[in-house]
Amino acid sequence: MLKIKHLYFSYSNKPELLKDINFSVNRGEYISIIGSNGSGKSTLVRLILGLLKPSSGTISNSFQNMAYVPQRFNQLNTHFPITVKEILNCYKNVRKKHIHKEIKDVLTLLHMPEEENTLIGQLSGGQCQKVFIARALLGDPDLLILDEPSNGIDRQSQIDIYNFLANLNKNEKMTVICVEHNLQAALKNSTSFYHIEKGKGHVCLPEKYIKEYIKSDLGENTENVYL
Ligand SMILES: Nc1ncnc2c1ncn2[C@@H]1O[C@H](COP(=O)(O)OP(=O)(O)OP(=O)(O)O)[C@@H](O)[C@H]1O
Repeated sequence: MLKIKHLYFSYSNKPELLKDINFSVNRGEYISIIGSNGSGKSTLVRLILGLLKPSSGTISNSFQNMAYVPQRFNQLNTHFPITVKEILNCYKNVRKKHIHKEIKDVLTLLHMPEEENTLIGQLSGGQCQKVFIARALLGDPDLLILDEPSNGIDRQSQIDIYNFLANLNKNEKMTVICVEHNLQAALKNSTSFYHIEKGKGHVCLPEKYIKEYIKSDLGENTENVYL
């Protein structure tokens, strides 16, 4: 279980970004963290990962093995001449004893075993994203955290990735936390939403979120909100 209590956070010399965040994630849940741009979703993830320290409050975490899939373009230089297998091998060498799966096996899970010798620059955006998900799975995590996995990728890859995540969650019982702007996918996959706005957060049921927040903006016409 992950439990966040009375968490406050601000970047240095900036106003408080997160104010009294209280939030739990139980094993087997799929939580989508939603909210407008700049509301602090990725910052909350960095706090959960231990990359940032709260100004005050606590984060207790009994998951044994967290893995993180960052926003797609954050760390990818597609001009660098490196193959899929080399990327996964680098990660394997760095993480060593935390690696519990074979490269071939994770690529097969993502339906791309034949791409292991392909240069990263020759992959589509969706395939790149799958490589980073495969990388995260090398450690056989019990908590998988993703930051906007469908950002900037084609629709078919989005469908593949969300089906894959739903399967990991429902059938492999992997706990998932996903920073999300894709409300249709979030609605389909999530057990609950954590909505952050103006520094405050609250847990809500996906259908209730759509009703409360989307309908208040758009009236009854919510059809075009998804994807
Ligand atoms: N390292 C940093 N130093 C100072 N300010 C930062 C830093 N990283 C993010 N911020 C600021 O904190 C705020 C929240 O950023 P964050 O990336 O957490 O938001 P977000 O909700 O994930 O946004 P988006 O949906 O656009 O990805 C933004 O105003 C951002 O500019």
